[in-house]
Amino acid sequence: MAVSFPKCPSSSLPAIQARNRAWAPPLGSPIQAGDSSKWALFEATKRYNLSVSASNRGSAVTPVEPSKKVEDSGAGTKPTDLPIKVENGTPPTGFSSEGFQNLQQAGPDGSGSESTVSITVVGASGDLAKKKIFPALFALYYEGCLPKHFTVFGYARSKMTDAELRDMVSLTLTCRIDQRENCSVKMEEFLKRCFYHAGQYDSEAHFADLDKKLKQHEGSRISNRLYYLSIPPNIFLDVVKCASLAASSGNGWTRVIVEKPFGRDAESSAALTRGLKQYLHEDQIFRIDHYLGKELVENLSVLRFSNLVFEPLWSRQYIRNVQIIFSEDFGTEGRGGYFDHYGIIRDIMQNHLLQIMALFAMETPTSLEAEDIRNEKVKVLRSMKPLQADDVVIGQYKSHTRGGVMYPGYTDDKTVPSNSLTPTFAAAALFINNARWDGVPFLMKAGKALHTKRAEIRVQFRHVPGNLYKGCFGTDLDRATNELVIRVQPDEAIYLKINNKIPGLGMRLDRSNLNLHYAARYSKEIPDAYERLLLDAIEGERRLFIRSDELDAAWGLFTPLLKELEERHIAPELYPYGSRGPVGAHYLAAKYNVRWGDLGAEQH
Ligand SMILES: NC(=O)C1=CN([C@@H]2O[C@H](COP(=O)(O)OP(=O)(O)OC[C@H]3O[C@@H](n4cnc5c(N)ncnc54)[C@H](OP(=O)(O)O)[C@@H]3O)[C@@H](O)[C@H]2O)C=CC1
Ligand SMILES: O=C1O[C@H](COP(=O)(O)O)[C@@H](O)[C@H](O)[C@H]1O
Repeated sequence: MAVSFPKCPSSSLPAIQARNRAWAPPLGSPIQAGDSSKWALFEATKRYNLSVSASNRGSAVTPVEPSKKVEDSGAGTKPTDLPIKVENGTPPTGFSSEGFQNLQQAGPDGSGSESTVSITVVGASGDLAKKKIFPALFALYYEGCLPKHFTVFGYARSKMTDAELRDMVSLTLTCRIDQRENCSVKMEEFLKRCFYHAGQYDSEAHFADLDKKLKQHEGSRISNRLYYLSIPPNIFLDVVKCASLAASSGNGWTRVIVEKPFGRDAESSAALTRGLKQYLHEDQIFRIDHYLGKELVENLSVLRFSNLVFEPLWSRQYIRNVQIIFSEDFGTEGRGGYFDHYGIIRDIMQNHLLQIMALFAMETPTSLEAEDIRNEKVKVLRSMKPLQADDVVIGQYKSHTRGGVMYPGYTDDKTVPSNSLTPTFAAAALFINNARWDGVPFLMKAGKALHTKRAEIRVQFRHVPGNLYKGCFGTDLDRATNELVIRVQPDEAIYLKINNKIPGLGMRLDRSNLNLHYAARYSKEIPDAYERLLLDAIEGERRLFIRSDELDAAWGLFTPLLKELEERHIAPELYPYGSRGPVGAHYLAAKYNVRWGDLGAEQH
């Protein structure tokens, strides 16, 4: 039987509860939300301090006792709803703090609390905006997840009219919705809410013009503003400064989604954070790591903490090693200029794979609240040993001809220096110095231009002590151990390799999969990670965003290695485009008695 926790809009509740404590109806009196519109329920919960229990989600909501909980925003502990960052006794002139004005404006009857959300995509003419952000916003609109009153603005230097932006959005609709019923009608409706404003990124005057346009749309409603910085990182601070001083909300919240890269190392990341915090409070900054929005990454905690069969096994006692593997079957084509400055370790490992590892290995959080989860992630990151060059193998793809087709090498890209040592592949062994994971190798592998596109987590369990059937396994007992595979993409699945008797009169064993294949089990398509994350940012849910202390801890682990690689000019091992990567990755694994699980016949 399916237990349903609709993502939209009831997932808004914890965040909304935190912001709306003041005007609750008598405790215990149920409010029938009915099923008129998802947004009606959302609006109702905004006015009252409400909870929706698992059993009554979507049908009735009940007021709950105002919580005394405080939120840790990373820079110490403070109550969520207090005006923060008060300088010289006055509130800051820049972005308003979360919910502060909302609380001031909403009356006991909820009057004045009708709000609107303006989403400004800064860098709207760019690749990410076209490929991911606009399609995700449309998908949210199609699914009825955006607020009743919302406006989308594109902002960039390119000259464009509203009509041209709309054409761009409709023509680059790459999302999962494009084959769905009524898509074109919904698209028309959505496009009417999309506008464009051309401006420089460092011009307060241009952001002030944007502010005027936003105000026209917002009218007298509480105006909440979300900025998505889909621009190169060297202009993040210009935009934050100008938007903060000239286009922040005067009476609602203002939040900023910041795209990676968050710096190149510990120092530049800290400088970026300091810069952002001149204009923003930590709880207004939503650092996005889109891997945290992927369905199976979000499911990691569910798998672990709600299944008795897994949680007791989740330690050095039963787990031999953990492998977190990312591969792409294409190179850096078109992004070489960006990539050469960063390399695969910064592009994939320090963020996406490390975030997965932190979620995998953290201790049980006190609750599912964002700060409780992020506290546990920080703790486990701080328990890890910083990497050194000996723990890592790096590679770079070279050109390869297959079937008469020549696939270019990394340095064949005109935007990449011909003598570049930037790794396009890396394998690393990480260790967590705590009681749960002492001595367990966590192996990561990430590469571009490999033979396949895939992201997965492989958990290899220990041998069964005194296994009665060991005679049936031949000499290689490793092949008989259980392995849990969480395939993040493509073709999402969770499967457990077990030993099983082959039916028949004899006693022959094989390894078979207990397989949860998402496409077979669930008919509903999986939302794109950007949909989930955009919705969370609109709702003020920070669980899947990176807090500044997490970021510091992550850079702390990788910065010494990155410096060592650069200072010693360590040359990457070349591997052919479309291959399985450098052989060195196998030696690294062998050093820790590990065999990569994604090889040959073993792979599913
Ligand atoms: N593309 C992707 O797949 C991913 C991107 N990211 C991150 O998202 C952000 C946006 O990425 P993406 O869309 O690819 O970036 P783009 O290079 O496409 O840049 C986005 C927009 O920024 C403006 N811009 C580009 N270069 C400069 C410059 N040197 N100075 C000022 N403005 C500039 C351009 O708009 P205009 O000229 O009109 O002002 C451009 O359309 C980056 O931080 C990137 O690292 C993260 C993950 C994946
Ligand atoms: O952040 C990045 O991710 C993409 C891979 O994302 P996916 O969702 O398609 O798996 C990667 O191609 C890019 O280099 C990197 O910057």
